[in-house]
Amino acid sequence: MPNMRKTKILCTLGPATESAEVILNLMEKGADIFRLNMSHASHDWVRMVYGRIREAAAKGAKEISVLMDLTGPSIRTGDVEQPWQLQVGDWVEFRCKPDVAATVPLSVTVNYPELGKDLHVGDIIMVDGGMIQIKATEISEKRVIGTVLTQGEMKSRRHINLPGVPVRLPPLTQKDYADLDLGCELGVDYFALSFAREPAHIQHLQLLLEQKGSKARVIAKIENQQALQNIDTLVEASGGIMVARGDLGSECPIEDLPLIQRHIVERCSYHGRKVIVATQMLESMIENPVPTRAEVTDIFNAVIEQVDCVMLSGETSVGRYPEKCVEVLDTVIRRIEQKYPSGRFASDAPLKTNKHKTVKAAILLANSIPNSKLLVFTLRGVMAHLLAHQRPEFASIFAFTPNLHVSRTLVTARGVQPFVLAFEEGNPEKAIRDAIEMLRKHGHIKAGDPLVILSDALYDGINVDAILLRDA
Ligand SMILES: Nc1ncnc2c1ncn2[C@@H]1O[C@H](COP(=O)(O)OP(=O)(O)OP(=O)(O)O)[C@@H](O)[C@H]1O
Ligand SMILES: CC(=O)C(=O)O
Repeated sequence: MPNMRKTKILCTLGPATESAEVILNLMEKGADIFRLNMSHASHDWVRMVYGRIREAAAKGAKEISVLMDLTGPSIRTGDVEQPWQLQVGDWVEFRCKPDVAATVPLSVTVNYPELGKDLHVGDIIMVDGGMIQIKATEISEKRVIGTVLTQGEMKSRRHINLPGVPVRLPPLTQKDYADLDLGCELGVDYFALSFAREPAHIQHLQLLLEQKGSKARVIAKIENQQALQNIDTLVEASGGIMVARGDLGSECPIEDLPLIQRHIVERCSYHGRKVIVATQMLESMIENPVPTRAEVTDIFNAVIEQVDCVMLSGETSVGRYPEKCVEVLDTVIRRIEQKYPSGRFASDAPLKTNKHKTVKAAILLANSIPNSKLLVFTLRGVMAHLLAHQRPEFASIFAFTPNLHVSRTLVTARGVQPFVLAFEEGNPEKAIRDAIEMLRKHGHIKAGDPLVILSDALYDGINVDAILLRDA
C-alpha cells in the first residue's frame, strides 16, 4: 500500500525544468504544485509551460495545482552601464525619478518615486537580497545618497529592501494586472501576492479574481515587517500564506527568521489557513547533487511544524539537479512523517462553528482507531480544507469532489489526496461504494480497513453534516 506523504512539494519551474519530459518526471518523483514566477517568466513561456503541466498531469493521472506568483510592487534599481565594484565608504546615489540629474559618479535610478519621502537618515538600504548594505546619509524628495557598509558587486535592476521602513507602494502594478489576466485565462489555481502588507490588498485581489470569473484563491507572501505587524488580519483575509524567507531574511534581523517562521505557522494553524515555507530549502543543491546537513534539518523543522507545503525555487528553476531535489525532499519528508506522524500546532485552533466541531469529532474518532482513513465528500472543498487544517494525527485524508478546480486546490492541503468523483446528492450509499472502489483500485485501502466518512454533500435537500464509521 503506498505510504502517503502529507507535506506537499511545490516546485518553481524555469529554464531547467520547462520541457514536457522534465515536468512529468518532477511530478512522478513527487511534485504536487508548480509555481510560475512572473518576475522572470514571459507570457509566451507561461502559456507553453502551463499546457505542458496539464498534459503531464493527465498522462501521470495525478492532480496538480498551479500557483502564479505575481511580482508585486518590488523596489528595484535601474540600469548601470557596467557592474559596480562597491567598496566600504563609497557614496551611492539613488535618483527617485529618471529626469533627476546625477550628483555623484555612482548614481542610479530607482523605480520608486517615494523613496526620498519614506526613508530617514540612518536607515539601511539592502541591495540584492542584502548582499550590499548602504546607510542613508543625505535625503531629499528627489534623491537619496548613502554610504556603502559592505563591499560587493552591484549589477543592473537589483532588488532593494528597506528593513522596517513602511512603504507606500500600491498592492499591484500594471504588470501584475496583465499577468493576472493571463492566469485567469489559463485557469491557475492560486495567485501569490508578493509584498502583501495589508488585508485590503488581499481583498482587492480576491474581488478582482471573482469579477474575472476566476475561482483561484490568494496566497499572501509575507516578506517584510509591515506584513508581520498585520499578520493575523492577513492570514484571515487570505486563502493561505507563504513564508517568503528570501525577502524576510533581508527585511528582518536574520536571527529572528526561525522565530518568525514559527510564529506565522502558529497563526495559520490558529486561523485554519494553509502555510507554505519557501526559499533555500535545498539551496546548495542548485550546484551539488546532495543536500547539506543543515538543509535536511531545515526540512525536518518545517515538517514538524506541520506546514502544508515546502517550496523549491532556484533549486528547480535553474539548478543542476531539479529531479534529484524533489527526490531528496520526498524521501526526507516521508522519513520524518513516519517517525513523527503527529504534531500539536493545530490543537489551540478555536472551533468557531458547528462544522468545525463536526470535523473535530471525526478527527478524534479517526485518531482513536488504529489504521483508520478519513474520507470526505465535498462540493466546494470546505469540509476537506477544515479536516486538513485540524491536522489528524495519523489518518490520511481522501477527498472526493465532482469539481475539478476544487480537487486541484485540495492538492495544496496537508495530508489530503483529492479525487474527482461525480456523485449524486441523495444517494450516499452509491457515492461511498464508488469512493471505496476508487481507493482500492489505487491501492490506498484494503478490505476491512476502518473508514471515518465525513460529508455535508450527500444528503439531498437536507443540510446535514454526517460522520459515518464503517469498514472498507
Ligand atoms: N520562467 C523563468 N524564465 C527564466 N528564468 C527564470 C524563470 N524562473 C526563474 N528564473 C531564474 O531563476 C532564478 C531563481 O528564480 P526563482 O523563482 O526560482 O527564485 P526566487 O528567489 O523566487 O526569484 P526572484 O527573487 O529573483 O524573483 C531567477 O533569478 C531567474 O534567473
Ligand atoms: C519566494 C520569495 O519571494 C522569497 O522568499 O522572497
